[in-house]
Amino acid sequence: MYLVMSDAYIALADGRVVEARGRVPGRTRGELVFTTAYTGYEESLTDPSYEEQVLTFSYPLIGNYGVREERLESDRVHPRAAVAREFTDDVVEWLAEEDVPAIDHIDTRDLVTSIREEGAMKCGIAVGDDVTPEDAREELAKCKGMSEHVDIGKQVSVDEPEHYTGGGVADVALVDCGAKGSIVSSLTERGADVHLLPYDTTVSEIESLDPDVLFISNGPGDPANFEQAATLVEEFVGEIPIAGICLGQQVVARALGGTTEKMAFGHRGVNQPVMDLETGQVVMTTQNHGYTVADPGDTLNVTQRNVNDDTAEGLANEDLDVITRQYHPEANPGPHDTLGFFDEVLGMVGHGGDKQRKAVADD
Ligand SMILES: NC(=O)CC[C@H](N)C(=O)O
Repeated sequence: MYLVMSDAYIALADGRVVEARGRVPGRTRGELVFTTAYTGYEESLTDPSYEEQVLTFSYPLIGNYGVREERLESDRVHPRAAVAREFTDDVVEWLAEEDVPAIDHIDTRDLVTSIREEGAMKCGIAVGDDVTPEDAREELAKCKGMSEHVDIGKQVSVDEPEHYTGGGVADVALVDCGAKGSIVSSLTERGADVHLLPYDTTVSEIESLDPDVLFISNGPGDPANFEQAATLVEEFVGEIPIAGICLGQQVVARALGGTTEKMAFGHRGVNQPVMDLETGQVVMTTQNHGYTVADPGDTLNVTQRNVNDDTAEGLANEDLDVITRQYHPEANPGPHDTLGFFDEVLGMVGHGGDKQRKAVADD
């Protein structure tokens, strides 16, 4: 396949326009963020939580072990563009097929330093023969802030319910706010059946499903734009065990009297240390978020905290059977320290815990 090498510019909200090498042509815009993950580029690029963002890899060589379909977390690439010091041709071919602009031969240390100092910022990108800095500036001028993407749930969610069979251990209603595929497989591998439901699923639809767990997935943008998922949590708390991952934790907290706020540049990477406050144990986690729970409210307790900056990484109310994580316990790419979360979630199910233990014992 012919690989395009063309002009490229990225215009940053701080006023700079930086030249790069064009690898996949196109014009686009988004919130410029970075991940420090040195592995897992296929998983990151297909994580729906990156919708409407431009993803910079701080690790300098991206693509050195190819692109394999079984490692993808959804059916398309979600960032609007990708930025690296150097992309291999494998990744460029994949991004070209996906029509996602890509640029490299740019000083990503400098970009990351700017984002760390000034916060995640809007950017505009123009890639192609004869593009000008002005083209990138025009894209930047059209860029919306993350919280202005009020319909972002619709962009990433399933339109109709989908059913994934596990083994009858429990029925999980997973509200798809942009779920990574490995959240579904982490549940089915443990014997649970998963109903993957649209982000705007109604109270009566949940009532007719009568699930054993209501699970709010990860997803992109501002959790304030997922009001219907919060309504489900308000309605069913205390009646159905509730779980949440990442955006799911934020939605659950907001529904139960807590607040969320935007972080300066967020956490994105695969080595974020998290301490469990009860056991004192520290685990390494996969993360991708730009918002955080500022105040958990009176109903939830903070059970885990980020060792670097103390932000809330786990929330719970044992009496009401609510448990959430800010990081991605399903990992992918890893590390796999946190997969036990899914056992804890299924352990909340009425008799599900016993059934599950039996299913494991029978294996
Ligand atoms: N991975 C996620 O679910 C991200 C949650 C939310 N969009 C944030 O940026 O904080």
